[in-house]
Amino acid sequence: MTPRENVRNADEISTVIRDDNAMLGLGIPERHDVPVAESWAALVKPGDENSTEYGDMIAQLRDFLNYVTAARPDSDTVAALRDDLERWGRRLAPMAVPERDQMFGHLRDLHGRGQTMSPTFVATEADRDNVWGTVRFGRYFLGGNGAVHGGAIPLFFDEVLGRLANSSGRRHSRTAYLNTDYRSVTPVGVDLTVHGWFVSEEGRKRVLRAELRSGDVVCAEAEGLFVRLNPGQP
Ligand SMILES: CCCCCCCCCC(=O)SCCNC(=O)CCNC(=O)[C@H](O)C(C)(C)COP(=O)(O)OP(=O)(O)OC[C@H]1O[C@@H](n2cnc3c(N)ncnc32)[C@H](O)[C@@H]1OP(=O)(O)O
Repeated sequence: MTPRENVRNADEISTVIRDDNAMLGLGIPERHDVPVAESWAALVKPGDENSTEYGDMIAQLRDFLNYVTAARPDSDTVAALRDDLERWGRRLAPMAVPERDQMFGHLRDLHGRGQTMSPTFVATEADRDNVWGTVRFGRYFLGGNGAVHGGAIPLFFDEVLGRLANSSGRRHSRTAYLNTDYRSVTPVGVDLTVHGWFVSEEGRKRVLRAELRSGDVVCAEAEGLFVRLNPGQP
């Protein structure tokens, strides 16, 4: 059987994907329909007309990374995938644009802002100094024994707190420190709740904290200092 003959029709694939989601701990898809409070939404720039299409592609890429992580593919499949990836690389390479024009990570009207570095944070409620939401770390973020990789957690906290620190008309700041406490194992493939909030804002210094919970269990906590940039600072 050739690798291509392994490919099933789209309906069958999506049924398998749905059935496998729980087992694989797949990330939740990008969502476009969750209302967020004014201060969080204030970060949203006018929607790029390709946002939804691009967001859907990124959601597929997230799922793909989870499947790659979970699979133990035969050698024909590995070779076919390598060839496909090489073809896609060659197709995309001439489309490179300067940073300011790239779409990856710049689509602020999408939960997860159209990137795959960290799992999709779905903001469900926010005010000037707080944001609440959910996240699920897919299999791609596995460290070991069902636990999320210890490096993926601060990355996620930076994502949430960095955005909150710069919300509600505040001038841009950068992370000066971000301390993470791992209180208990963060499980892969489980819906987790997130709360991020301002502790203080004095001069250029903004101290924020965040908490990641699985049910009532605190998995991890973070405190970050975000320093407002002076004019001309990169
Ligand atoms: C929609 C988009 C969503 C995006 C989400 C993702 C957000 C991601 C955000 C990031 O990750 S930014 C990338 C990671 N961070 C960096 O690359 C920052 C690198 N460091 C710097 O650029 C500078 O060190 C920094 C701008 C943070 C501060 O340098 P400055 O020269 O402007 O400030 P200065 O050193 O004078 O410090 C200002 C105050 O902060 C304090 N401070 C600075 N760094 C500190 C530190 N590490 N610990 C404690 N205090 C610190 C410092 O003591 C001082 O306090 P006082 O005013 O009370 O004297």
